[in-house]
Amino acid sequence: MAARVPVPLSDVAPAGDAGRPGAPSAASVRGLTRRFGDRAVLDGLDLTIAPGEFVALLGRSGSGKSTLLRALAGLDEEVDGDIEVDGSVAVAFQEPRLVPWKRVRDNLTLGLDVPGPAARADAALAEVGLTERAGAWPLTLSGGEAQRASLARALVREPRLLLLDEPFSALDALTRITVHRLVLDLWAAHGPAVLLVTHDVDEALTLADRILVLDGGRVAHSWTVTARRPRHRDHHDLLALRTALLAALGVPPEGTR
Ligand SMILES: Nc1ncnc2c1ncn2[C@@H]1O[C@H](COP(=O)(O)OP(=O)(O)OP(=O)(O)O)[C@@H](O)[C@H]1O
Repeated sequence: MAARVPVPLSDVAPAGDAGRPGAPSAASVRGLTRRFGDRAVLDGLDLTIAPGEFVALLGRSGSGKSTLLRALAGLDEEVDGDIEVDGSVAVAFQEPRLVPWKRVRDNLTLGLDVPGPAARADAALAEVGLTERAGAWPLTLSGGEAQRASLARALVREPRLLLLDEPFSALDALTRITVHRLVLDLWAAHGPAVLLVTHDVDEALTLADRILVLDGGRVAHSWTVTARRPRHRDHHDLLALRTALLAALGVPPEGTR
């Protein structure tokens, strides 16, 4: 079981991968271990995410990315180690997971315990460009619309930490670009820390302040991305990082196969 120690996050020493000692953090993970049978998928993992930081998490298939997200979201009680999250957490998954028998607006207000939930939901739907679809049934939405509804459902909760588990991977290339821009706009407007799980190296380079690679049950690599946004994938600052990132993921350099 994770020991959730009731101390302010600012008292937790960062792992050195984000923030200064004593600086506040949106999430702090220390010695996180998750075993399935004899296998430790997460093995003493340390991670600090600064408030408002946009972090992309990559790693080979089966390296434990979703396992880490589930632990941070409080969806997995079978973990050892310390997890501290400063404030509310919201998750958007690869599949939008809208409740099919509730209209889009009612999906947003489901379990939303705030004054004027319907108005909050409508404001969030307007932000993602779905005002016209507020009364629609989820199954009538396109893939991009459903994913935007899922983002609105996460944001209406004003999370301090937004966990995104491959939310763009099922979208076509054009829709994906549009939703990338939307996510950056929403992030700028609301300021949550974001942890984005993705397999897409260019997505990570375009969006994130910091890129992590999970390997051997821990954060094996961490790069800070300083290029200004909006970024183009061919930005010269990103090319060397792209090569290093691909190498860390075990992808051989071009022309070597
Ligand atoms: N409930 C479970 N029972 C047993 N093994 C599990 C369970 N959940 C995850 N695993 C195993 O843990 C490992 C990590 O899974 P996880 O889904 O976190 O990987 P991932 O990095 O997100 O992979 P992918 O990129 O393919 O989505 C995998 O080998 C998976 O089979």
